[in-house]
Parts: sequence; structure tokens; C-alpha cells
Amino acid sequence: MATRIRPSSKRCAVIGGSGFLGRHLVEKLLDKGYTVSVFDIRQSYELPGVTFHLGDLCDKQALLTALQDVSLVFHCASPAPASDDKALFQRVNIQGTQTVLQACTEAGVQKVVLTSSASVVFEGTDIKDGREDLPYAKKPIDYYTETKIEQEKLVLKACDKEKGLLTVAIRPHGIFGPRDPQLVPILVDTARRGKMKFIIGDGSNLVDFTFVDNVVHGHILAAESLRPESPICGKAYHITNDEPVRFWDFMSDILVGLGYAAPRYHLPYTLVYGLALLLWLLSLLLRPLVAFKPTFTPMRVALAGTHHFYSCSRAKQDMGYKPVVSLKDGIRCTVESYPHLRHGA
Ligand SMILES: NC(=O)c1ccc[n+]([C@@H]2O[C@H](COP(=O)([O-])OP(=O)(O)OC[C@H]3O[C@@H](n4cnc5c(N)ncnc54)[C@H](O)[C@@H]3O)[C@@H](O)[C@H]2O)c1
Ligand SMILES: CC(C)=CCC[C@@H](C)[C@H]1CC[C@H]2C3=C(CC[C@]12C)[C@@]1(C)CC[C@H](O)[C@@H](C(=O)O)[C@@H]1CC3
Repeated sequence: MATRIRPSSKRCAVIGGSGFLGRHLVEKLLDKGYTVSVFDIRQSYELPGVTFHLGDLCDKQALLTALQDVSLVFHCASPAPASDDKALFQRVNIQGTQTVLQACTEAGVQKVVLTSSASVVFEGTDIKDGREDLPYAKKPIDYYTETKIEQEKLVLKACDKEKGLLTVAIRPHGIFGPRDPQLVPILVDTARRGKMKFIIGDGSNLVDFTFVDNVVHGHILAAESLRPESPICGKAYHITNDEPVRFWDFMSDILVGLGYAAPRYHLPYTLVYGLALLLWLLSLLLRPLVAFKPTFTPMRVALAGTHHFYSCSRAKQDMGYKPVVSLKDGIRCTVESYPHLRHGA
């Protein structure tokens, strides 16, 4: 009888590996001696030792080709959070994740590590030292969050020791670092348009921002701890810098580091939130006539004006997680990596 050869545990695939987090993850996996395949709708770089498979994760056949002989899958693909395309989020994050799980089962993949988000419990109000047992948001703040919740539930439910598929979800918050396409570029663009003069609220709200290397470290620790007897099977884990910081101090450090002025004038939170809501409704109503995308969306205002920081004690206890780069070093490294975004560049 032919015996099925178990794929090497160092052979993995990164779905979404062309993205910001995905590429950092791929680089670290290579350093650690893994053989890496990337599955993505685009190829954004070339690296010796990485095989690219171009395809949509909703296409099971394309996935099956990429997952041959792979024992470990990292799923960190998602449409950009700023999009308001509900159908796209549902297709990629929900149906697509179902397809990923089916393909993993058919291909004999043993472990799936999902990149979820701490935002799955965020409803726009304060969260202080939130733990993983907080309920999922009943009124998710946008389609991105709504579909990230369903995605996480699907992946955790798929954990089945009998069938040989182990799953875990990592919930990072506010990832930043070199090559981030969103936080620093949007911040600089807003500053260049003269709109980063104001602090929303009293400026004392604490938030987690997580340097990308720490997020990568959390993912690899989870993958390496995921065994049938491990307590992490089928669970979600917050991964942060474990150094909550005032939202506006963090923004100011990045802005000042790049040569822009820090925001100074205070505006009341409820006023800005109300205006953002009004603008968002207007943009929806006027969409057939004019396309405009407000910078200060209700989601961004809520993120900028409330406390939202999370405990990573579960990750510390179950997988020995400890951030590997401090916030200060992460900010310095990030600022240095964007010479083209410096004031006057
Ligand atoms: N950036 C953050 O602050 C943050 C925080 C928490 C969680 N996350 C999660 O981390 C993951 C990675 O985020 P990122 O910031 O690197 O985003 P990113 O946009 O840089 O990367 C996402 C990648 O997914 C790919 N992708 C999108 N749709 C696809 C499809 N249908 N099939 C195959 N590939 C597809 C994109 O091409 C891209 O390369 C996402 O799941 C996101 O929800 C991000
Ligand atoms: C007020 C303003 C316009 C500031 C500019 C920076 C924002 C663009 C930036 C600040 C916090 C960021 C953030 C995300 C996107 C970019 C910001 C709003 C996420 C919503 C991206 C998706 C992740 O899953 C969220 C998470 O849970 O980590 C991010 C939360 C922080």
C-alpha cells in the first residue's frame, strides 16, 4: 500500500504574502530556514527561495496547486480596510476563507494561522486592556470588521484534531513599520493637505500600535506552538507591542520624525464624530453624481478618539510571547524607512 509522505513541517505557504505583513513574514520565515510559497493576486517583489503562485483565494483549484506538499499555511490576505465594497469583503474574507479551509483540508495541510484583527471586538467605544474573551462586536464599525469577525469564527471552528487540521487566529492591532501602505502614508498625506493640526478629544486616549516584527514573531510562535496537545488550538490571541501609547503622541512622533508639525489644537470628539458621520452619509448619497472619499471617516475618528488597547497575557502564557522590538525602536526604524515621505522631499 502506498504511504502518503508527510510534507516537511518547514514547508509553508503565505496567502497574501505580497502584502505589507505578508512580505515581512516571508522574509523572517526564510531566515528561519522555511521553504516558502506565496499565494496572492499580485506579485510585489522577488526573493530567492520564494515561489509565487498568482491567483485569487476564492479559486480552489489555484489554491490546491499552491498548497501541494505544504504543511503550514499563513492566511494574511484581505482587501484594504479603507474600501467600502461590501461585496468584495464578503467574497474574499468570508467565502474566500471557506475556500482556503476546504483547499487546506483537501491538500493535507496540518496547520492554519489566520491573521485576524483586534478590531473584531471594537464597536467605537473604549476598550482598556481588553482580553480575548470580550464578545465579538455586535455592531461592527465597518464591512472590514464585520467580515473579519466571520472569517475568524470560520477558521477557529475548523480546528479539528481528529481530521488533523489545527487552527489559530492572531489578532494584531495597528500594525506599523517599513513598507506599510496605510498608516504612515495616509498620515503624511493628511498632514501635507494641512489637515493634521487638530487633536480629536483631550488627547489622553491610549492605543496599541504594533511594530510589524512583533506581529511576525507572534505568527511564527503560534505556528510552532500549534500541536494537538497545545492549549492554543482553535483560539484567538492578541499580539501587540504591549506598550499602550497615547494615540496623539504616537502620531506626533511619526509626524515630527518626518519633519511635520505635531497636531496642537483640540476639537471635541462628539463634534468631529458627528461631522464625520454626516460627511460619510453625504458621500453615500452623492455617490452616483460625485465620488469623494472623506479623510476623517467615522471609523478613523473613533480609532483616534477612544481608548483601545489589549492584553496579550494569553499569548505570553500559552506561547511565551514577548515583543522583540520596543515601540521607540519601532518608530525610529519606521521613520528612517520613509525618506521619500519626509517634509520637503
Ligand atoms: N495593517 C494593520 O494595521 C492590520 C491590523 C490588524 C490586522 N491586519 C490584518 O493583517 C492582514 C495583512 O494586512 P496588510 O496590512 O499586510 O494588508 P496588505 O493590503 O498589505 O496585504 C494584503 C494582501 O492580500 C492580497 N489579497 C487581497 N485579496 C486577495 C485575494 N482575493 N486573493 C489573494 N490575495 C489577496 C493583496 O494583494 C495583498 O498583497 C490582513 O488580514 C489584515 O486584515 C492588519
Ligand atoms: C485620524 C487620522 C486620519 C489619522 C491617520 C492615521 C490613520 C489612517 C490610522 C490610525 C489608526 C490606524 C488603524 C487602521 C487603519 C489606519 C489608521 C486608521 C486599522 C483600521 C487597519 C485595519 C486593522 O485591522 C485595524 C486593527 O485592528 O489593527 C487598524 C486599527 C488602526
